[in-house]
Amino acid sequence: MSVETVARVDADLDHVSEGARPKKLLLRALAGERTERPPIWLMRQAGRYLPEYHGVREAAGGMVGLCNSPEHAVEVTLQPIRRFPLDAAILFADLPQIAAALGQTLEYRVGDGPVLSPSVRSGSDITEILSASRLHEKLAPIYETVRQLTLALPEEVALIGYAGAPWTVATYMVEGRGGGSTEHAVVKQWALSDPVGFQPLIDLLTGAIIEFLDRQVQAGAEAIQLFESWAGILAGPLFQRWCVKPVATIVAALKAKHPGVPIIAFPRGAGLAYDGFAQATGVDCVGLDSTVPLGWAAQKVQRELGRCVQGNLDPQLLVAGGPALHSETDRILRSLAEGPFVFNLGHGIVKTTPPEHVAALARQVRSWSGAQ
Ligand SMILES: Cc1c2[nH]c(c1CCC(=O)O)Cc1[nH]c(c(CCC(=O)O)c1C)Cc1[nH]c(c(CCC(=O)O)c1C)Cc1[nH]c(c(C)c1CCC(=O)O)C2
Repeated sequence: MSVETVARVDADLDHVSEGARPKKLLLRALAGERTERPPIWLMRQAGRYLPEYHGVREAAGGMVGLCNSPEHAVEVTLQPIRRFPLDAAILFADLPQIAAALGQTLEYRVGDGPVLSPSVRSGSDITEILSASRLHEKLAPIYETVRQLTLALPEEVALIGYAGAPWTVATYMVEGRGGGSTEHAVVKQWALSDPVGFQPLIDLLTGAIIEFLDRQVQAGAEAIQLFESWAGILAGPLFQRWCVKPVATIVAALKAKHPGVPIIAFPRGAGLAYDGFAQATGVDCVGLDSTVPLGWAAQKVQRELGRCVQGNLDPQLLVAGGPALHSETDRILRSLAEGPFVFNLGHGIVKTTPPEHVAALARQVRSWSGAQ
């Protein structure tokens, strides 16, 4: 363990010793500790693959209603915790809600995911469509969900708050469309050809995300995940300017206010830039997508930087189940559980996942006791 890691662990233990409870497994791993077994949670662990989710979504009047109703959002956050022995819950909300709080209209269309309108395409759109003046009023139901979850969760389960990182949120705000937009031609053209005009959008989002996450922590979130789901469509100086720099600004601001709250970032598709991203942003843990080679991540991030990694089972293996799931889970554990590690997927659970495969995975990770 590096000197820096030891110092971070000490600082964190100081912070937690106030309430004499033993520290939760997830928080120990994020602090850089190699734990007796890795904690496990899964991106998108709440949602459509669980039959009990659908009724609550309907009762709330759809996805927008669900995210804005603390009572229903708490219920769907707890559903996977009741079924599976997971070490963390993630706040149920959705990534484009911050864009709606800034002034766009958010709808969910079947087959297209979240749709934001009107699209933000120019400097005048930024000033005419967007304003942070009602940010907290619009996001208040999310803070209330966090507050209620702190009371409802079992004692050993950690609560993760989250936000999209500025670049990823901007892609939705500019493209307008959700799941259907794969080329990201419009947002890339703007960022590439008019960086000075695009910068105010990233700056507005960076400030709003800092405030959003600060309020989630004040309401009781114990760790934060920043989703940079579209990191992989930028390279070189563009990756530095639009992903690394804004995330580093957010991490520095949150660390100044809440030094004991660990931050995970998930720069999906960052490839060989993963370790540089971890170093330059100062995050406590990086979420690895399924393509990241395990030995490389263990060497570069766990050993050389002394940081925690999270990941990275292919979500399709969780659909497949059986021996394929078992042996790949074992390979990930053998490769990464020698250092600080949080077991997770390499991207979100897909809706065709059989819940019994999630149960089998959680059992396997929980029974891990080192290389056999
Ligand atoms: C990019 C992104 C979004 N949302 C999110 C991301 C980052 C992670 C990633 O890269 O997948 C993050 C997210 N979205 C949701 C959560 C809730 C908590 C959890 O993980 O359990 C979280 C953490 C709920 C959701 N977000 C969404 C659903 C499905 C809504 C429904 O019930 O119809 C849920 C449960 C919809 C959504 N929301 C988004 C898309 C692209 C879609 C459509 C694709 C899809 O349907 O899976 C935006």
